[in-house]
Amino acid sequence: MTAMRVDAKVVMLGKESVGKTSLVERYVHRRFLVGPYQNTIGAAFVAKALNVGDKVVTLGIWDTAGSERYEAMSRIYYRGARAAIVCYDLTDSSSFKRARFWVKELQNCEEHCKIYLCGTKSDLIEADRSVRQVDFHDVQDFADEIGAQHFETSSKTGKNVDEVFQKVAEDFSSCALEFMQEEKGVDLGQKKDSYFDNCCHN
Ligand SMILES: Nc1nc2c(ncn2[C@@H]2O[C@H](COP(=O)(O)OP(=O)(O)OP(=O)(O)O)[C@@H](O)[C@H]2O)c(=O)[nH]1
Repeated sequence: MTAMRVDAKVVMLGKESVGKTSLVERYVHRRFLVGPYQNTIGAAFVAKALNVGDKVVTLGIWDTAGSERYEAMSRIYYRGARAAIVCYDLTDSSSFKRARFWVKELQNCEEHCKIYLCGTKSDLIEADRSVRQVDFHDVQDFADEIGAQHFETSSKTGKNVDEVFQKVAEDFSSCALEFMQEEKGVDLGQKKDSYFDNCCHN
């Protein structure tokens, strides 16, 4: 078996049951698991390669457990992450409060980690608008304030799921290019790959 080399570490954070595992399942395995909810214990890892222009970027995705019981453990998993997908459930206002907690943590401890806010379960809102508890514009204002990207997704229908991970990979990729352009006298033709490899690594 060949080991997959990971370019960028991505961590999933958010209150329990917001749908972190479902988001990863939908993205990586193109499925939505129905049946009794099983909480994540500790964390789970999966690697996924995707195309950005003519490059292949491999994301190493850590899906953490949302239960506060595992909070200390989640801190281990976000260490060195280049992207954090901070999830909240659009039908649960307390989950957005928890998302703000994780944002603060990342701002204090992982300054190079880019933050993506992800409001989950948008299919429930589409079925019944009255169940929405987190206002789109409030989150967008917060996202603008912290310089984050903001998505509303559904792992059930697949809405916006690919877009979140694609944006993470594109941002990682352009960070690598910026890094190359800052270097003086670099022959991009020859050095492109090795610079890409070195940028944004843990
Ligand atoms: N309708 C709907 N339900 C969802 C969606 N995403 C997740 N769920 C449901 O929400 C529950 C929790 O989903 P998980 O993906 O296990 O949540 P989690 O954030 O990984 O939970 P922890 O492992 O406890 O941190 C499950 O019953 C899912 O089926 C979605 O997009 N739409």
